[in-house]
Amino acid sequence: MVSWLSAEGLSVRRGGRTLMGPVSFDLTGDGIAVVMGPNGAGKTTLLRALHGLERRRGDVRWGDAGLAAGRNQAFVFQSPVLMRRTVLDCIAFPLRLDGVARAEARARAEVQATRVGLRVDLGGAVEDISGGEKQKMAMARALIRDPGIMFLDEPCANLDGRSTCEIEDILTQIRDSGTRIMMSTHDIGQARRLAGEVLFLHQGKLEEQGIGDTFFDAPKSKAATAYLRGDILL
Ligand SMILES: Nc1ncnc2c1ncn2[C@@H]1O[C@H](COP(=O)(O)OP(=O)(O)OP(=O)(O)O)[C@@H](O)[C@H]1O
Repeated sequence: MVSWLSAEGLSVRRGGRTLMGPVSFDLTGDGIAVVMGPNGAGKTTLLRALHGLERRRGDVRWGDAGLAAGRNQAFVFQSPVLMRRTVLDCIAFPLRLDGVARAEARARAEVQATRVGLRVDLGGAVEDISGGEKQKMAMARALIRDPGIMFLDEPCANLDGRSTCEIEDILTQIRDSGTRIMMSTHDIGQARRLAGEVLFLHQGKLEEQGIGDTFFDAPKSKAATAYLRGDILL
């Protein structure tokens, strides 16, 4: 199968210390790739390195969904980056950076707001909306340039059950529309519901790569087995 993203010997070092890696993997499925692992395992660092936010060593290769095909990639942070703007202008911002005229950018932002089911006053201040709606807004903003790949770092951290459910629905819709998704989560239930492929990290290393149900039902590594059982891994 053709890989849409692969890494070979990818690592990130800071201050003489290796924060993550070296890791090597190939993502080939058409589902969501979920990065799992305990605190400090390197999930955020891996996503940031792939997106180009960290100085990295090793090779990253983009396949049909990524940069090689001229598609852009978007990143949704754990806490959405807010600007002193209206919700609509926040969503439209990447298009304005691209030089798209304000009226067109706003019209396209409205389409994305509807797509993610934002139920807020789009002309209101972004600071005033709830955590779940902020996360949806961040996803709308990430989607507006029609990315080939979307990275999300713990998109449902600190959200209640209802908002989590809504975000998961949006993620499956995005997946079905053809954008590849790679995301991290601490929530094993969420990983089970969403994952097509799993990368399980522990202490900065890739302990195991698996396919959805097979990984959850029969993990191969000791660390993943213990993690899925609920044991604390240091
Ligand atoms: N800015 C930083 N400076 C130095 N070390 C860092 C920095 N950010 C992360 N680290 C270290 O890098 C390693 C990987 O951290 P990372 O945040 O990627 O893990 P994580 O799996 O995302 O953890 P969590 O689940 O807690 O978010 C950890 O040992 C962490 O302490």
